[in-house]
Amino acid sequence: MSFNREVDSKLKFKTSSKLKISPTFESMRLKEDLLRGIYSYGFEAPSAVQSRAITQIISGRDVIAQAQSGTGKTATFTIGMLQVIDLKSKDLQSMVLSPTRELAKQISQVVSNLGDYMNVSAHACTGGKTVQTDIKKLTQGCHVVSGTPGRVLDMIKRRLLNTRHLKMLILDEADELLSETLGFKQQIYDIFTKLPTSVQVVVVSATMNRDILEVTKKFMSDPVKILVKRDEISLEGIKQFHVNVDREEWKFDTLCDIYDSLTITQCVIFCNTKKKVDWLSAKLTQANFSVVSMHGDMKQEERDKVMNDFRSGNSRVLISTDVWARGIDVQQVSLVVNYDLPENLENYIHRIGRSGRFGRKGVAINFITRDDLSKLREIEKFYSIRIKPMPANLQDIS
Ligand SMILES: Nc1ncnc2c1ncn2[C@@H]1O[C@H](COP(=O)(O)OP(=O)(O)OP(=O)(O)O)[C@@H](O)[C@H]1O
Repeated sequence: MSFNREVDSKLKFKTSSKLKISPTFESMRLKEDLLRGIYSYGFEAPSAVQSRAITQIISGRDVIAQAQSGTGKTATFTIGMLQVIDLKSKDLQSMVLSPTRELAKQISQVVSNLGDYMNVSAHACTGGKTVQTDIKKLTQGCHVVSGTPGRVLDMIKRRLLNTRHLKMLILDEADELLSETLGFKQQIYDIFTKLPTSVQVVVVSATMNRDILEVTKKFMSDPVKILVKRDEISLEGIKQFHVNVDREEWKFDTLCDIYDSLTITQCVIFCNTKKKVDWLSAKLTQANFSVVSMHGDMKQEERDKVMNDFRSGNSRVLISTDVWARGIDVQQVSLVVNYDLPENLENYIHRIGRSGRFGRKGVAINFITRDDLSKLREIEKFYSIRIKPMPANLQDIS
């Protein structure tokens, strides 16, 4: 997962051949009340990944589904799981794991929304909240749990989360959950030991690499694979630029210069450390710019407040770390600034994918110091893209 990773030329993993494509939601033969939920949520037709993966999930096979950011992977696994859940039973039947609390909560919300007419009960089981809420909800019974690995494992160990009737496990942002660098991998393995051996496994992400696909062999059997080639991962709709700032000290003035363009809709600015997020938001606030910030060392109530304000459009410029890089869906975000270039190649794609959701236009601006130049070239090479210099007038970008 480093910038020095050897370019993987011998990709052994191919998309499964002869996959059935369902051009409409009707053609997937979904339950009536699920179909109603889909339409009243505003969806008209399935996206590419939805038209390929939903019926595979429903068929009961293990599935690996990769698709570009913002193309509807959440609804893919949600519709698949809602179709197979038995609502007559109160048992926990499906579990989604994801790397951040905010993402787990967002997924639980999507499950409730799409399952609105089905009376489905979903619970977000995440750290940062008292366990009392979990205990209450889990003892009342719920069909779906969307959680972060640490809290879910804790609940299973305390025998408060009963996995006996679990039919489906979904790993969202799977490459992050299974990476060596974060602490999730062991927790995921531990959770697996507590699940029925027959559990169906679905893994999902915009980025997958050979090592991760190799790891999935440990807990998946003969999965259907829907993969995206590396030179097709970057979305055409997201225009990508760089600004040569030469030295770190010059980034701040550059950001102030473009601030007016940031507030046209909504914008996310990424820094690589929590300390830098704090520093930058304090410095911008001092200079009378209106910004909010969020990172993993903040209290959960504060994180929730920032999320609510940003989702409602009350705040327009958010500064964050990679806690915001993956999965978070705020359709109005049209601009992403990498104040610092990300530490790994995958998160470049995830960060810029916070804009340009579901076919919308987006812009990504990368601040490049002299030292960053080689990293920028590596990103370009890895994804076969060109990250051009930013035009003098940002408004000219169309
Ligand atoms: N079929 C559809 N029709 C219209 N909008 C859709 C459809 N499917 C998904 N969307 C919307 O597209 C947006 C992006 O979807 P989603 O968050 O599931 O993307 P994703 O592929 O999981 O992205 P990421 O890689 O960032 O996790 C959401 O706002 C969702 O409601």
